[in-house]
Amino acid sequence: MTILSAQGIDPELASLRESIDNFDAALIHLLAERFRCTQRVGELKARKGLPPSDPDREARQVKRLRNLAVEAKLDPDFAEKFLAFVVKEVIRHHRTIAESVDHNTASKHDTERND
Ligand SMILES: O=C(O)C(=O)C[C@]1(C(=O)O)C=C[C@@H](O)C=C1
Repeated sequence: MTILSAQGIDPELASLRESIDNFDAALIHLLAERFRCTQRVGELKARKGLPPSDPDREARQVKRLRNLAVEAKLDPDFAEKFLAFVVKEVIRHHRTIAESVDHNTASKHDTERND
């Protein structure tokens, strides 16, 4: 018979869930830092007229992460899918930033024409 905690949860399960909650919190903070960084990349790309996506860079990232996943005993297909999911969202942000830079440039030209 399992001894249950005051909440009626198996203590080993409760302890494992505490660790999961810590990992999930760390993941959220890491992702937030990554998106802060890619926000700056998006602004830089928009300023310099560079395209939002870079398939060559992505191919190198996939190769690197798949190798890291194998070393870490994580499913490399999952690692690749996770990266693709994140990068897709980054590219969406980059496009929004590029559009807003385009609009700002267009409205600046309009103002100059009307001066
Ligand atoms: O490195 C870049 O050029 C980025 O824009 C960042 C990033 C990424 O999130 O890692 C996103 C889009 C590109 O296709 C490649 C990589």
